[in-house]
Amino acid sequence: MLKAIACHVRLRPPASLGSDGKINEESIQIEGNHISALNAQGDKRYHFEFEKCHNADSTQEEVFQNVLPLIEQAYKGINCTIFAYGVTGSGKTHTMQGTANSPGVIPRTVDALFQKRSQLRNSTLTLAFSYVEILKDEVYDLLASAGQSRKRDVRTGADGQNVVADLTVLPIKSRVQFSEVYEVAARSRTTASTKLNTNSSRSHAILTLYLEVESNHDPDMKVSGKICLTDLAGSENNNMTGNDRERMRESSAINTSLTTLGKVVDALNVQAQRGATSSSTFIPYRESKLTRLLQDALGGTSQSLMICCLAPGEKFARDTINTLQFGKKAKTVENRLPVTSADSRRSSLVHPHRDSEIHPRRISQIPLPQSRRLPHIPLPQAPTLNPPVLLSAQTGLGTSRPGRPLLGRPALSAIAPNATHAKALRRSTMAGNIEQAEKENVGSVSIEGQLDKKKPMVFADDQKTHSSRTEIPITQDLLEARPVVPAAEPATAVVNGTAFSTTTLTEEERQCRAKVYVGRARVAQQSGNLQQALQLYRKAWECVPDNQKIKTRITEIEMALEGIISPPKLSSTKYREEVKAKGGLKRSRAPAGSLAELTYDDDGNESPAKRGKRMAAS
Ligand SMILES: Nc1ncnc2c1ncn2[C@@H]1O[C@H](COP(=O)(O)OP(=O)(O)OP(=O)(O)O)[C@@H](O)[C@H]1O
Repeated sequence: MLKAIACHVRLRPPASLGSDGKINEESIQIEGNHISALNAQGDKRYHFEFEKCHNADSTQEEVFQNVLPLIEQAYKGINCTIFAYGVTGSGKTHTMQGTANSPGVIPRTVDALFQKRSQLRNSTLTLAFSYVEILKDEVYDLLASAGQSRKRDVRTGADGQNVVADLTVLPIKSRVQFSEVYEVAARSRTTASTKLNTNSSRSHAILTLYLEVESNHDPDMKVSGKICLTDLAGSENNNMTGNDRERMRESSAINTSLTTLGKVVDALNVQAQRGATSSSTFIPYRESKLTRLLQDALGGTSQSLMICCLAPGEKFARDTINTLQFGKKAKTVENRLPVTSADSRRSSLVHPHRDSEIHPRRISQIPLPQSRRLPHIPLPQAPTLNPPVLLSAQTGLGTSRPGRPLLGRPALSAIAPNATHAKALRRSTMAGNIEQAEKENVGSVSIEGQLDKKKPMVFADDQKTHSSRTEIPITQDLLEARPVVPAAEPATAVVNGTAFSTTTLTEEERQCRAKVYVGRARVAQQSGNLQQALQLYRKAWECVPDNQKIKTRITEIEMALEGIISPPKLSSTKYREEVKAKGGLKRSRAPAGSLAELTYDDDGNESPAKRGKRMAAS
């Protein structure tokens, strides 16, 4: 039975701490199941239809009531996956986990399972759960006992199933016992404070509930199901989060795994469009642990629901549209659900007046796939958390082979956030760039050496002409202007044999110097000389040590040189030319990740590079 991934949307209310920035009430409009969002420039509105759209007033209970029908599929032996997707701070953890006063989907699901259990007369429902986080593409067992290593391998069995090896699966005896264990485990999930979210999840978290219903009259009559509740880490723009080096590493891993998620969805769309003969379509599940563990949810045999979480601030406009477009794409992926006996015939255990009854099947008649069997776990007598009951079992968290190719679905363009990131990583000759930098040996010493050579000046706005150069010509005004060191560290600097007092520079002069350095750094970066770009950005930062964007760019380049991330991108020359032609760029409109505010004057009448030249000359 084919079943498309369902998609719900939830808009978060404005944050009380003002971290959303400016909010335009008109930006995101929800009417019934229709949602529209304005782009960042405010000149285009995008429209979408989803199964359910929750506005900012929605309660946790309303969200859950719309999720419940899917969860109930697990009683038929169908695996269910629910995942929250969205930019950082958009309310994913709130939706999935919630708080003590406002519980989210996870605790409500467990409540619903216990309620169901109390209604059963002819059968017994047994529950267990596992909980893992994926941090920087490594899987950690959040239920592992203290002192035990938490890192786990993901293995693919001969049957194509991906399993987390040595995963701890704990039986759930009571609601209270679950809460005790779950809350401690959830607190151990990696979080950190960023500018956008004081409690930002740095990892993807997957909580899996295993169900087994056994007939009270015939132990061979059983049904097993699995519910995967996933809280994805949010995609991030490091310029907005103010991330430090470690946060940026996490952020890079988060963005990469989300990109892979987007690529998997793209590939499934391509496969669907090609039709039944497209079994050769490559689906890049193996590119990240996240997609390996979610394989069953995406093009597999699971019934899946994605909750797209949206943040209301204007600065998230682009993320909002990306998230909605990703939801639209995911919606076109169809999973192949197994046909259950409950679909095709009524079990002999069905009580005609008791709809809440579950209908187990005779195992010999309807063999369950190995991955769905609940590991045989002795239930503990009392809740034990410290040390937790460690019941290691190889348990399939997620996958089976995707169903056969899907028919008749249109392919959609690549629109996932950072969709080009991984492509860029492959394409970029990172090793080549570093090699080139090494070959040219452009360090601070050689740059200072170049200063002596008094080469002609090339400004940021000359990039188009000079972007292919790998050599950095040094400007006359750079030679003549006074050197700069950070304002925080007043000292006497010696450059080219001349001593200068840093206190002699005004704030405006520092700004201008920084802009010139940034312009030079961009040329170096564009020509692929990251080492030289790094030196020049560092010089710029010395002039304006409070500038977060330059600091971010320095860290990005350092990480790129170490091969941790792909080289950061600059806004295209064409784009900047267009902006210039329109009379400048407003700071708030600077493209994410760009240093546009440093290369364009706010009023657009004079470029900073020219202003720098003029200031330096005066
Ligand atoms: N529907 C809501 N109602 C009230 N507060 C909310 C709602 N959604 C989110 N919040 C609050 O907004 C803040 C950010 O939410 P949350 O931590 O869930 O975001 P997130 O998407 O999980 O972020 P990250 O990806 O950084 O982990 C939290 O303080 C949370 O309590």
